[in-house]
Amino acid sequence: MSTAPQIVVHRDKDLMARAAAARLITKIVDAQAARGTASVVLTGGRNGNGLLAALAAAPARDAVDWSRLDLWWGDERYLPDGDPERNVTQARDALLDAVDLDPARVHAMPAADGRYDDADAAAEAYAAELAAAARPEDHGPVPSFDVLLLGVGPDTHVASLFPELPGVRETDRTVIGVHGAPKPPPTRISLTLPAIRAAREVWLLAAGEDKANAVALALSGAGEIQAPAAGAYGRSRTLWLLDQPAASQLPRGLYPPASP
Ligand SMILES: O=C(O)[C@H](O)[C@@H](O)[C@H](O)[C@H](O)COP(=O)(O)O
Repeated sequence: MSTAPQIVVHRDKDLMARAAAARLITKIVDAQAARGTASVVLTGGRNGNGLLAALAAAPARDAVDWSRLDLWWGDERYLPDGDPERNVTQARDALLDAVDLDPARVHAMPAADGRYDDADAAAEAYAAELAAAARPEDHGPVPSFDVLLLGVGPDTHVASLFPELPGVRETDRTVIGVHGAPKPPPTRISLTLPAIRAAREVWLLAAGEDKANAVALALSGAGEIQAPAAGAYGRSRTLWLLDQPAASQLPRGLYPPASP
């Protein structure tokens, strides 16, 4: 069931990244206090990496027990290991190399290094890794991630699920190979909407004027096939973290909220 999205608008993208980093630290610390561990799904793109860089610089960053954090990815560019365009490479540069993670808990998506025949086979392997990490109480083949982060594209794509392409219509598989993606590189691996919706909380990040139409469309009742971001919601919370330019086309009443 979909939860009504909450919208938080920050003055600019730097403040948005710092506030999201502070929010994520609190969330991880709370999850670790409640359950011993926490799990976060990372996204590619400038806003996701901006959040990680802000986290690296945050004074409270060492409140997190990094060794008890599971990291997963919402999507990956299917390129060789170490390629600077890979989301995991960018995440390592922004944050991961600077904190004391348990390598066994860093679940990068497979690289195009010949281990699998193609992105589809690599996606299947990642689906199996997710399924192995799911527990009976998770009610499905994906763990109940504490927070799943998503950047939003100007065409409303999230992860590597693009409007009208087959990936956004997937209802069975949790991870898919993506071919012919309009955002380069064309070959990718992505969680599907059902896998995204297994998360307790989904946080969507968008900054800049070029995202304003996409944000307004996804939050105004568009269908998920036309606007994949509209289909990205968490089981207990869906949070849109925006800067003012990205929020500038939101219909009145959505933001600021209508007064009682
Ligand atoms: O691998 C990727 O490119 C993504 O994960 C993609 O879905 C990204 O998050 C959006 O395109 C937003 O990117 P920006 O934050 O750079 O606009």
